[in-house]
Amino acid sequence: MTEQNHALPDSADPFNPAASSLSGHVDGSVMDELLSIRSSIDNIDATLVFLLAERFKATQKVGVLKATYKLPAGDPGREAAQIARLRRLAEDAHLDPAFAEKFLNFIISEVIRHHEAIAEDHQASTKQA
Ligand SMILES: O=C(O)C(=O)C[C@]1(C(=O)O)C=C[C@@H](O)C=C1
Repeated sequence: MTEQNHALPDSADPFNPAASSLSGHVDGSVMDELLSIRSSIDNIDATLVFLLAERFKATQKVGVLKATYKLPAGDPGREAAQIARLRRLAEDAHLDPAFAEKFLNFIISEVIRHHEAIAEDHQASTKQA
């Protein structure tokens, strides 16, 4: 079996870090500086994707546990604690705490959607058995 390295770009969809609508419209040295900063942005974006993938792997396990023991998908008490903590961390990191809260809520709402789908599948399969 051939192992795919997901950290490498898919050859059918190569990423061009120099892709820009500004090419030819700005001074070469400005473009060089922009591309240099963008290379950090690209590394950060890749890291975010890997981190989110790991987080969703963990929440998938929570979803199975909750479905197995018929626990509710959402846990508002846990969410309130997470949001308060992330807001504090954001302030310390000079990130807008309102943005941090919105971002976490966005992720959690997706997690809850996954939990509900897992619970439905689980119910359907236990009814069949
Ligand atoms: O920890 C849980 O119980 C989860 O289901 C995970 C999670 C999260 O994504 O962090 C998602 C939904 C809950 O409302 C709280 C937290």
